[in-house]
Amino acid sequence: MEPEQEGLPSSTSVILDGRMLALFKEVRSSVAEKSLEFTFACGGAIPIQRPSSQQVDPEPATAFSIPRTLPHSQFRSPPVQLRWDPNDASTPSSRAKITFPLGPSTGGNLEQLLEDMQPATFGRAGVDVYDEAYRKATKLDPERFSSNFNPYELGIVDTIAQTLLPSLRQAKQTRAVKAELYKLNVYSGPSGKFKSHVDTPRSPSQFGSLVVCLPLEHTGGALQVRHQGRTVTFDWSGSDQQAIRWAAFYSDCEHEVLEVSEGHRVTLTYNLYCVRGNGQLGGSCPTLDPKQLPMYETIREIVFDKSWGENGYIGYHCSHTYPHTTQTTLTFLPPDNLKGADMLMYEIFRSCGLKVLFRPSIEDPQYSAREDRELLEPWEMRENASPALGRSRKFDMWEYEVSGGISGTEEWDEWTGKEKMEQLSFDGDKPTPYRVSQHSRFINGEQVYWLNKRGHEEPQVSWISYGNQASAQMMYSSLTLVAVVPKGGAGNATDIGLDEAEEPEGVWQQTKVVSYHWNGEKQTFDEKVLLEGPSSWPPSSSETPGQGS
Ligand SMILES: O=C(O)CCC(=O)C(=O)O
Ligand SMILES: [Fe+2]
Repeated sequence: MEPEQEGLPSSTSVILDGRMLALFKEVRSSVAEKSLEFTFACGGAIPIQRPSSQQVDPEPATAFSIPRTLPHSQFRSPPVQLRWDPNDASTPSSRAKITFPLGPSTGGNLEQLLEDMQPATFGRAGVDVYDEAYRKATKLDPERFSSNFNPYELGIVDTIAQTLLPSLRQAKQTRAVKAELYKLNVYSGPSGKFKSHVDTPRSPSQFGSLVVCLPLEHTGGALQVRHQGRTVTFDWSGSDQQAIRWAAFYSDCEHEVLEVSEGHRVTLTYNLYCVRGNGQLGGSCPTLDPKQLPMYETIREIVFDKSWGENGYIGYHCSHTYPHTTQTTLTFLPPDNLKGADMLMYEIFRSCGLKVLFRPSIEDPQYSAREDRELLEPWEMRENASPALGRSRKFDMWEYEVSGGISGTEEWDEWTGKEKMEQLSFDGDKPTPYRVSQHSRFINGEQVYWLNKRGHEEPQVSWISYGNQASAQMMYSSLTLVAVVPKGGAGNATDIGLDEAEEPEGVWQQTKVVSYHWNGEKQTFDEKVLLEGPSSWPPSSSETPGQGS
């Protein structure tokens, strides 16, 4: 049987000349130097407003005026009141409330709160477990407590939107942040902690987590957040507890709560989602300007070069991982939820008028096996380091000249890239299956110029194994951005409207002609490959050499 490359158009992509190679090299080193690296966590402190100094709105609302928003530096929080449902219904309600910082009237109820808290589980290998060696903490679900604390009123949500989720310059609608209360947690000394994990995403639009530390004296318990070798530490310990301290971070970043040695560290946690906003975020909403990046001009020069042939692709491996729905539906949400540097790279491509494709990726085993892979230049990598499609695909193979029928199913494991061969039925000796290896690679792997190598190799064990909640519904995956450079360069791009870059979700079907021998006779039939995920994989057949013919 002929390999499926039969009938492939020969590569018509640009052959890079010396000048283009030098430009590529320049961009690639900028990416490698992490000059694109962005903030992945932010935080702040909001002083507690003393009961005597009531916060006076500088310009009270009237029927005809909207109150002016206070500058963030002037925000004050009232003391935080907390009420909860006690385990024992006979507990008087006067015992089931507390104010932070602790005061004489309800301070004594801290013991009651600790008694009513439940053990805090976490997700390990898909199951919720309680294991004090990994997480020693207690929790209350939001149905069981209420509080007057509101992260919107205090400007926290605005600050997060501006820092972690800036909007695109050209977008018609800006991105905004929705904070959803998730838990009340207490980490108590000695040895309260939560070891390294990522937060289990609840939907593709979840991009981050917010932790608010209520003012209560404790020692230890710093929160550490890590991304690509950098660590940010938020330490809220100590006896000066006249402020509410908070931190927000991208939830695919590994983080941990170090041991609390004394006292109690009481937190409210929130899941952060990106939503479409109207741009009225607390007065100012800075937008991304890709022109500030040193690599902007160089990328422009590359993509506007007139020597590009058909089907040129420039690939970028995102610096963050992204949540998506189950293994079978694979619904990603970019560009709305792109984080930091990934959003910037997207914006650079878009501002050059290029269409951008989003693809999940896994390491290509063929590439990983190459001993010299570290030495490959990006233009050499195009043959060798194409990301494999990050999902399982089953297909039948018919290949044997035998009297009986044989069918096999080969499965490409979606996250590990490992193949499984499952023999369904055959007569006679077990045949050697024909492996359609290129199937899982990007556009036959031959025309993508990668700007960087695939990351996310180190923390996989912990980020796959440990979440803050078990989930079979949602997982993170590496994502690649692939910019499509038209023939003759970006000057010929017709797809310049930002919104057109967002490809509709839907079912994509690919038809592929498969040849097989049956009782000595060669037959062909159409094989349909069904993808239920977004139609952004793969691009339409006119852009996909080697498929559908
Ligand atoms: O309390 C903190 O600082 C972080 C807690 C956390 O990581 C979680 O609840 O998932
Ligand atoms: Fe967490």
